[in-house]
Amino acid sequence: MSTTRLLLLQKLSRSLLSNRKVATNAVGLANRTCASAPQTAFPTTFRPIRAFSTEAVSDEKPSGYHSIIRDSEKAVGESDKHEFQAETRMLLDIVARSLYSDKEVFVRELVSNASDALEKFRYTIHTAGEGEKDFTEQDRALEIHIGTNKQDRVLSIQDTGIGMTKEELIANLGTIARSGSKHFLEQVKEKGTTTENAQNIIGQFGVGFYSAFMVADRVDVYTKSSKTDSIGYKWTSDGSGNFEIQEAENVRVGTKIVIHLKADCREFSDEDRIREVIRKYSNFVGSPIYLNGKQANQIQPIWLMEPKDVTQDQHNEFYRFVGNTFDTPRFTLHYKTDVPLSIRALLYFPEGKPGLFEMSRDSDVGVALYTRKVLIQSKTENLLPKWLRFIKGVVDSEDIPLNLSRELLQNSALIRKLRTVLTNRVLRFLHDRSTKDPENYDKFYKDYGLFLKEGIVTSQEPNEKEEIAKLLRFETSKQEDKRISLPEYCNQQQEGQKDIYYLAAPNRTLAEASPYYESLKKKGIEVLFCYEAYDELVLMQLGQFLGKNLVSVEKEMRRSEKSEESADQLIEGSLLKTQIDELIPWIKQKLTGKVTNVKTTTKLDSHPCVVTVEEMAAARHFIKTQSHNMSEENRYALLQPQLEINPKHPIVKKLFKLTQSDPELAELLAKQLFSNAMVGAGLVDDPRMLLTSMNELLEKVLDKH
Ligand SMILES: Nc1ncnc2c1ncn2[C@@H]1O[C@H](COP(=O)(O)OP(=O)(O)OP(=O)(O)O)[C@@H](O)[C@H]1O
Repeated sequence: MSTTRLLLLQKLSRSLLSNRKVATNAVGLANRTCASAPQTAFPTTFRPIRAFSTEAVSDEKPSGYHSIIRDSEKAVGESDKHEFQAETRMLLDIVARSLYSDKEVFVRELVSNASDALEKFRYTIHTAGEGEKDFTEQDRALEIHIGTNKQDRVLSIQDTGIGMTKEELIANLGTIARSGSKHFLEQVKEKGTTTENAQNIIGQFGVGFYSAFMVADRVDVYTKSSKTDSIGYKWTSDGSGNFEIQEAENVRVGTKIVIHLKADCREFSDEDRIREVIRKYSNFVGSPIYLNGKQANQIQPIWLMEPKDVTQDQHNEFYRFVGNTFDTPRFTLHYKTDVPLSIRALLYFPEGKPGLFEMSRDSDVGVALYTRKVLIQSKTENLLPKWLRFIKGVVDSEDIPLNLSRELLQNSALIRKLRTVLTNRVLRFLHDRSTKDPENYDKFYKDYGLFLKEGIVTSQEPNEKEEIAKLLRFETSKQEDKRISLPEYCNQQQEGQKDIYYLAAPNRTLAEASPYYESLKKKGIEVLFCYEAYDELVLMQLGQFLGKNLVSVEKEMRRSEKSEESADQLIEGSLLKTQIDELIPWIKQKLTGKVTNVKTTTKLDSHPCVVTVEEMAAARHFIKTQSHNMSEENRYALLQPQLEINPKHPIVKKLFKLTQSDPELAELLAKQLFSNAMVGAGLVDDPRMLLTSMNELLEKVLDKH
């Protein structure tokens, strides 16, 4: 077979193997609620007076109701007009024209800022010395409140965090180049203090706040710094070129952002819509979020907890949430590392068998990416390779910035690095399961082995291919009830055996009866039996394992025998060399257009002949999937079968005699032997095609009686 044709077949099989399209439903990830919720106690000082929301103005408040949002803030005195920095104006212009593909993410940005402000306050309180506690309401509850007002098309987001002074307002909400959070972190570094609180400060980029202008006609910010004796301010802008600052009364310590929504963005003044967005992006924000007085975020970020502190029930609940599923996890990989990247990962392997849509390569990878508890993307492409799409869970990495565009994220070198680290960890984990919990690993392999095989075929990394290959399991000619791994096979190889042999067959009975396996069986060489679809293609793709060639028994059969020339004369009961020299050209002539070569073999015992082709696995796959509309002539031209005959077999000897005495019957017999060998090789799509010629042969034979 020419190299080009061989490559063509291999390529064909590979693309078929990797492009199986079964269904294309995407798995929804993070839109489900969970039953149990950690309730945060709130202080009596914050008893609700009147809800901001039109949905919650009724006097009867549900139990657990808690809101601090009032619309009592009032701007007073002169207003200062300021111009946005030139870059800010440019950015506002871009943001207003929707840099983000989904407008709803502005909620995430503002909630993230609010959470950030709470973390800053927490940190400052924790790190300040006793005498330095220069803050008002130090012991206030740290919370985020969101109010929706459909009637007035207003959305408010208020936090009880660090707040801003007038100077901070101008610097933070007037410029972009300077990120307040970055500045704060720099101060933390200067102080030389690193605590968990400092690490928790979310936000490394400087455009989050401005995303509000994607949906707003006007944004008002009421803020009061938590420093003692601070006064309240109102900041207001329509996002064009200017903003105004005024003193304000009745402003609570912290920040309240009031968004006057554009007419076509009224959906964001709807409570249900906002709840949906919070659950999607901010459910794991560290502080409680109240939406119109009801707590809206429910689940603790359990991936940040110590693995030993998370109960199985918590895992089950969280898995169902992130996986949007109803089963329980089969394996759980919960780990953290800081080298080479900061990673907190909680990955689940489903108990249930893969659904049809998961089989499809079009389905999404089920792992969400967070940075410091803030969701960046729920189904993050490229975070894990496609073949690991059945894994559900969360990866939180402080090294990933809360970024502007998802497109940017997808092509990021950081994500690629993260993927390599995660993939290696998953492989190590599975390897560990296979040795420590072989029974459950075998079950996993039965259900998800196909994904591993896809990994071998699609991975571009030779090392990774080999690591995945270590996870494969096979029955062998010597192991009937147990599947073994490739390393185990290598360990128990006969001395001097250089290759790893495999044989594809639908079941054990057919594998053991295979003519291709006869000679290896005689020599006592162990052969891997591949019963499952794609096994042989995967091994063919793999090519080598631990420096040993993976060789199909058919290929071994085709390899030239050293003593071939003299074999026929040495073996008792065989046709003589002169007879063979007559028979072979005769067969070749009768099978013109079907075989490229005819030769003798000493590797057969009980079978009269076999057909060999260069790459049997690819050829078989081709016949099964691609050859239906091909003419017989083209099919043989592509396969280029070689017929190998056993010169000591009674049928072959009889065939030789018939060539002399009854050439017509001999021709029918030769053709039938070839057809049978093609069936035996799995190269005949539908064996019914042989019936006519078989009946013709029978008729001819029976005529003689
Ligand atoms: N709710 C708030 N409370 C206190 N300060 C705030 C609040 N929202 C914004 N700020 C200040 O305004 C700055 C600019 O906010 P912006 O969202 O534009 O950038 P960032 O939060 O620093 O970065 P990013 O949100 O892109 O990660 C913040 O760094 C912070 O100092």
